Amino acid sequence: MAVVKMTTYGELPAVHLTAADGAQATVSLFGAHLLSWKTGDGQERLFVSSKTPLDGSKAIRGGVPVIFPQFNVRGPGLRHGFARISNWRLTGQGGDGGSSYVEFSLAPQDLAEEHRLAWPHAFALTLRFTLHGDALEMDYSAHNPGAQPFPFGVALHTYYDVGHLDATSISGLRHQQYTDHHNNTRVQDYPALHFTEKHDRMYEVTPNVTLNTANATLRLEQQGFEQWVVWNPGQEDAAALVDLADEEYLNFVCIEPARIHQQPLAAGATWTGKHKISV
Ligand SMILES: O=P(O)(O)OC[C@H]1O[C@@H](O)[C@H](O)[C@@H](O)[C@@H]1O
Repeated sequence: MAVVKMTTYGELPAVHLTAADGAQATVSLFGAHLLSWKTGDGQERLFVSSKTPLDGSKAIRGGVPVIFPQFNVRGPGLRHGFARISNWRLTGQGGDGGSSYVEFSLAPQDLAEEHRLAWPHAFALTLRFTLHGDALEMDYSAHNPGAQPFPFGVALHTYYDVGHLDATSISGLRHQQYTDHHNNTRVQDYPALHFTEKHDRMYEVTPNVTLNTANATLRLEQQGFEQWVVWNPGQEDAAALVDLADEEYLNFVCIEPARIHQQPLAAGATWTGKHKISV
C-alpha cells in the first residue's frame, strides 16, 4: 500500500510518497517540485544542487522544475515562468495494485499578487506524479476556464543524477534536427550525444530517448510536448551560477520535454502532456 506523508525538504513543506515496492518520491509544494525520486532499490535518480536555496526565496536548482507559462525567455514574462516559484496545493493521492500517485494544482488565487497582476488569465494547472515499479510518470495539464485564449509554453525541466558526465550519453537523437545556443540549426549525424562542452539544444521532434550513465540506462518518453531540450552548462557557465557548486555541472544533465514556443490555449480547452522515465 502507498503511504503519503507531509515532510520538509530544506525549509520547504513537502509531500513524501512511498510505494508498495519501496520506490519513493518527495515533492515540495513550492513549485510542485519533484526533489527526489528513488527506485525500489534505493537509488536516487535526480540531481539537486548543494547550493540551491530551499526556502522559497528563489527557484530550486535541481529535481524537476515545472515550467509555465513561458519557456526560458520566450515570452514577455518571468524567465521560465511563475509556476516553479509558486505554492501549489496537494489535491489528490491514491493508487491501485501496482501504482501510487500524488497530484498538485495551481490556479490564479494561489499566485503572489505580483504574478497574478502580471499574468491576469484564468488557468488551472495539475501535475500528477505516479510511481509504477521502476518507472515515474508525470502527467501535466493546463486548462483554460476563462472566456479568452491565453498564450503558454511548458516544460518539465528534469535534472538527472548522472554520476559523472564523462560516462554519460544520450542516444535516440541521430538524424534529429536541433537548434543550439548559437542559434545554429543542424541535424545530428552521430548516434550518441556526449558531454564534452556546454550543451543547450532544442531538438524539434519528439522521439523517445535513452540516457546512458555509468550506473543506469533510463528510457525517457513524452507525449503532448513538442521538443526535447538538452542542457548542461559546462564549466564556464556553471561557475557563473551562484546556486551551483563549481564542479557540480559534472554530475547532471537536464533533458526536458518542452513546448517552448508560446501557443494559444483556447477558452475552455485543456492541454495535456506526459513524461515517463523508466529504469
Ligand atoms: O537558470 P535557469 O533559469 O533555471 O535556466 C537554466 C537553463 O534552462 C534550460 O532549459 C535552458 O535551455 C538554458 O538556456 C537555461 O540556462
